[in-house]
Amino acid sequence: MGAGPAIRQIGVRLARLSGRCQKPHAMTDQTARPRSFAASAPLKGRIAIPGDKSISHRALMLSALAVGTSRVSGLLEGHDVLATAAAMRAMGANIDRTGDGEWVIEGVGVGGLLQPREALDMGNSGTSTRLLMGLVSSHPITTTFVGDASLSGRPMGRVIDPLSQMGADISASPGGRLPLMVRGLAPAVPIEYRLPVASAQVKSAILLAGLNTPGITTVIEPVPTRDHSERMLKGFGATLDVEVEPDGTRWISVMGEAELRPQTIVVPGDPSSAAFFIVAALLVPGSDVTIANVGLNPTRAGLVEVLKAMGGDIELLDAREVGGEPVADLRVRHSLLRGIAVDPAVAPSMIDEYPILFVAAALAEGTTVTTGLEELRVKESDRLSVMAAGLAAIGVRVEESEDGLVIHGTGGDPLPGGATIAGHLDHRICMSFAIAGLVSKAPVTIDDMAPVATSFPNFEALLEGLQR
Ligand SMILES: O=C(O)C1=C[C@@H](OP(=O)(O)O)[C@@H](O)[C@H](O)C1
Ligand SMILES: C=C(OP(=O)(O)O)C(=O)O
Repeated sequence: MGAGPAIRQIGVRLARLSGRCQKPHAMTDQTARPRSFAASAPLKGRIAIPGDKSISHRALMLSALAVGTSRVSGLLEGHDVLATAAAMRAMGANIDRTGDGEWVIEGVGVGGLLQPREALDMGNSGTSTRLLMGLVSSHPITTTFVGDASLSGRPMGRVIDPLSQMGADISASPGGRLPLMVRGLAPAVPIEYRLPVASAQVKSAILLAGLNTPGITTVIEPVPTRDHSERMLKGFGATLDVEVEPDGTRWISVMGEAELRPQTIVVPGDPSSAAFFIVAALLVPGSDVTIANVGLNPTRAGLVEVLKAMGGDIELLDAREVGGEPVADLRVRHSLLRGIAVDPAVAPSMIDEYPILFVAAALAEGTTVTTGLEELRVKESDRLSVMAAGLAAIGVRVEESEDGLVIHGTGGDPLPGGATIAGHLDHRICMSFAIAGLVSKAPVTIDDMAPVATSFPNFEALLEGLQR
C-alpha cells in the first residue's frame, strides 16, 4: 500500500484517536520492571501453566456471538485476552469474571455486535486485532483499532486484503498498520481465499467474517496452521467443512448467517507457555519437573517433537482430551541436547516457540540450523534479529540469515551471560532470556519483564516455586 497524502491524513486522525480510546487493564501500567536471572539450583516439582492464549481469545469471541450464556473455565487472564474481553464488552456482550479463570459470557448473537463508542485498544495483541477485524467486517458497524508501539508496527495488510474483498472498507495507517478503521458491510460478500502466508490469524479472521456473511466462505490453506477456530466453531454448532487434498492443502468452508449455541468450555494449558519450563528443565542440571495439563494439539506440538529429536527427556503422562483438545502432563528431566537441522515444515506448529528453542540450541552439543522462519520478523518484535543480538550479547556463537538462525552450542557448559537484554515489548523474548540466565555464569538482566503479563502473568512465580 502506498503512503499517499490521503492515507497519511487518515493516519494522523487515527493516531489522535488512540489517545482517547478506552484503556483496558492491559495498558495502564507503563513502568518498566527490569530483573536479573542468575544460575539456578535444579528445578524440581509440579506446576500447572495457565490457559491457552489462542483458545482463550476464541472462547470469548464465539461465546459473545452465541445466543445465550456460555461458561469458560481455565481462561488465560493475560493482558492480550483481557483486551479481547474488553472489546467484546464494548460491542455489547455481557462478560463477567466469576472466579479464578472462570468467566460467564452472555452473547449478542451473530450479526448482533454493536458499534463501540470508543476505539478498541488491542494493546500488544496481534490475535485480538486480526480476529476482531474479521468479526466486525461483516457487521454494519465502524470500528477503530489502536495498539501499543509493538502492535502498531505489525502488518495488517494480510487481513485487510481478504476482508476488503468481502466488502469491508478499511482505512489503515501507512504500510497497512494500526491505527486503522474498519467500516463493515452487511450483508458481506462470501469469498474463496487462498492464504498467501501460513497464518492461523488470517484464516480465522476470514472464517469469523464468514459467520455473518450469506453463503459459504472458504479459506484454502496450503500449509496447516493451528486449528482451534475450526474445532471451536464446530463445537458452537456452526456448519464447517474441512476437505484435505492429497498434498495436504486444506479447504475450510463455513456456512454464513450461523446461529451459535452457547457452550461450556474448559481451556487446556498453553503449550507455548509450557515451552519455557520444558526448556528450563532440560537445561538446568539435576532438574525434574512435571508440567500438568499441557495442550498437545498436533498443530501446536512441534517443539516437543524437535526437543525429543535433540535428545530431550520428555515423557507424556496421562494423555487425555480436555475441551475437545488433546492434553497430557509432561515430565521433563535434565538432558544433554544435540544440535540438529530443524525441518522448516514444523515451523507453523511451533511458530511462537523458536525464541526458547534458540536458547535450548545454545546449550546443545554441535550446531542447530533453523530455516523457513521469515514470519518471525513480524511478531511482537523481529524475533530473528532480537534473538541473534541478545544471544551474541550473552556469549553465544550465532549467525543470522534471512529466514533463520544458526546456533553453535556449548555442549552443556553454562553460557557466559552478563548482559542486559532489550525485550522490545516482546513477552517471548523476555521469558527466553530469563531462562538463559538460569544457565549462565553471570546473571542475565531483562530491561523490562512487564510484557510477560500479556501471555503468562505468573511466569516468575512458577519459576520461583520450582527453585525452592
Ligand atoms: O491464531 C492464533 O491464535 C495465533 C497464530 C499465530 O500467529 P500467525 O497467524 O500470525 O502465524 C501465533 O503466532 C499467535 O501467537 C497466535
Ligand atoms: C505472536 C504472538 O501473539 P500475537 O500475534 O497475538 O500478538 C505470540 O504470542 O507469540
